[in-house]
Amino acid sequence: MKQTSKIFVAGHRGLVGSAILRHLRALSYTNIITCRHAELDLTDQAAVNAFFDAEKPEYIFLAAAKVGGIMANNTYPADFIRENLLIQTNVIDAAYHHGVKKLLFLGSSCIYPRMAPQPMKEEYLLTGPLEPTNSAYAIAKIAGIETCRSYNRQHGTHFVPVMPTNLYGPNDNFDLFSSHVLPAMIRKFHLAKLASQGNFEAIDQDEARFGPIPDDIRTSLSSSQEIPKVTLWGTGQPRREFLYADDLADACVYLMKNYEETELVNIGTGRDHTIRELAEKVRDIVGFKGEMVFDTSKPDGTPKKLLDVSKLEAIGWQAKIRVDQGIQKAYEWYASF
Ligand SMILES: NC(=O)C1=CN([C@@H]2O[C@H](COP(=O)(O)OP(=O)(O)OC[C@H]3O[C@@H](n4cnc5c(N)ncnc54)[C@H](OP(=O)(O)O)[C@@H]3O)[C@@H](O)[C@H]2O)C=CC1
Ligand SMILES: C[C@H]1O[C@H](OP(=O)(O)OP(=O)(O)OC[C@H]2O[C@@H](n3cnc4c(=O)[nH]c(N)nc43)[C@H](O)[C@@H]2O)[C@@H](O)[C@@H](O)C1=O
Repeated sequence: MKQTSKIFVAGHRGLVGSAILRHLRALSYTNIITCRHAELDLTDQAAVNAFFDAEKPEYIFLAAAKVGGIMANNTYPADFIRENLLIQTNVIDAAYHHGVKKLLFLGSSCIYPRMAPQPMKEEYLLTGPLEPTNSAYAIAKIAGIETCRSYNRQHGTHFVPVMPTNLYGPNDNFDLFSSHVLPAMIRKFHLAKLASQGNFEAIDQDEARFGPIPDDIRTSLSSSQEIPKVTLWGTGQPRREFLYADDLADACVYLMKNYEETELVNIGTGRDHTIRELAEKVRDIVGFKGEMVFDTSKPDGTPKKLLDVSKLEAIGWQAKIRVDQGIQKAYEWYASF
C-alpha cells in the first residue's frame, strides 16, 4: 500500500473507521475515500457496485457493520445477522469484481466458542457452541471469514479477516442501551458525578450530545440530595480484554502493509480484567465518589474473553496503550463536549 494508493475506509464515522482514518491521515496517505451511511447504504448491492464502478478503490478497510453491546445484540439478533451478512457480502463481492488488491475484514472475538480455552487461539474457530447473547452477530462474522477464505481460494484474492477484542475510544457509541460496557461506564459514572455536584445543566447538555438518558437512570440522578448509585449490569465477574481504537487502527494499517498471508489474525492486548475491576478504574478516572451496584437480572454474556495474540506478535505488532491510559484518553474525549 503506497502513500498515493486509493484506500476506501468503510464505516469511517464509527469508532474503528474514524480511528483508521485518523491514522492514515497522520501517516500522510493522500488518496482516501469515504462515504457516509446516509449517501451509501452498504446493504444495497446495486448501490455498492455503482460506488465501486465510480471510485475504483485499491485497498479496503471494511469497518462498516451493525455493532452493539450485549443488550442490543440480545434484543435485535435479526437486524445483526441480516445487516452484517449483507454489508460484508456486498463489499467483498464488489472488491473481487473490481480487482481490489487487498481488503481487511473486521470480525470480532465473539466468533470463538463461549467456553473456548483461554487465551483464544485462531484455530479455536468452529470448535464449540457460541455465546447465545450474540450468536447471530457471531455467525454473520464467521460467514465473513469464510467468505474471505472462499474468494481467496476460488479467485486468488487477498482478503484478510482480522479479529479484534473489545474496543473503545473516540466516536464510540455512548447510548446507554445499545453501547458496549466501557462507554456505558464512562457515561454512567460521569452523569452520577455531575448529579452529585448538582450540575443538572451539564446533564441536559450531555443528553443533547450523546442521546437519551433512560428513565431509571434519570430518576436516580435527579431526585435526591444524596450521591446517586451507579448501576452496572450482570455480576461484575466476567472477564474482558480492551484495546484502544487508535492501537487497533495502528494494527490494521500494519497488517495491511506487512501481512502477506490471508488466514485470520487476532488483535488484542493479551490482558484481561473483570468487569468489576474495570468499573473501579473508570470510577477513579472519572472521579466519582459514590457507590456502584450490580443488577444481576441483566446478562453476563461470555464468562471470559481473552485473545491469544502470539500470532500478531510474531508478525511484529504489539499494543502500546495501557488500559488506564486508554480510559483516560477516552474520558477526555467524551468530557470535551
Ligand atoms: N466496538 C467494538 O468493541 C468492536 C468492534 N469490532 C468490529 O469493528 C468494526 C467497526 O465497529 P465499530 O467502529 O465499533 O462500530 P460503529 O457502530 O462505531 O461504526 C460502524 C460504522 O458502520 C456504518 N454503517 C453501519 N451500517 C451501515 C450501512 N448499512 N451502510 C453504510 N454504513 C453503515 C455506521 O454508520 P452509521 O453510524 O451512520 O450507521 C458506522 O459509521 C465492526 O466490524 C465490528 O464488528 C470488533 C470487535 C469489537
Ligand atoms: C465486542 C463484543 O461486545 C458484545 O459482547 P460483550 O463483551 O458481552 O459486551 P458488552 O461490552 O456489552 O458487555 C461486557 C460485560 O459488561 C457487563 N456490563 C456491566 N455494565 C454494563 C453496561 O452498563 N453496559 C454494557 N453494555 N455492559 C455492561 C455486561 O453485562 C457484560 O458482562 C457483543 O455484542 C459481541 O458481539 C462483541 O463482539
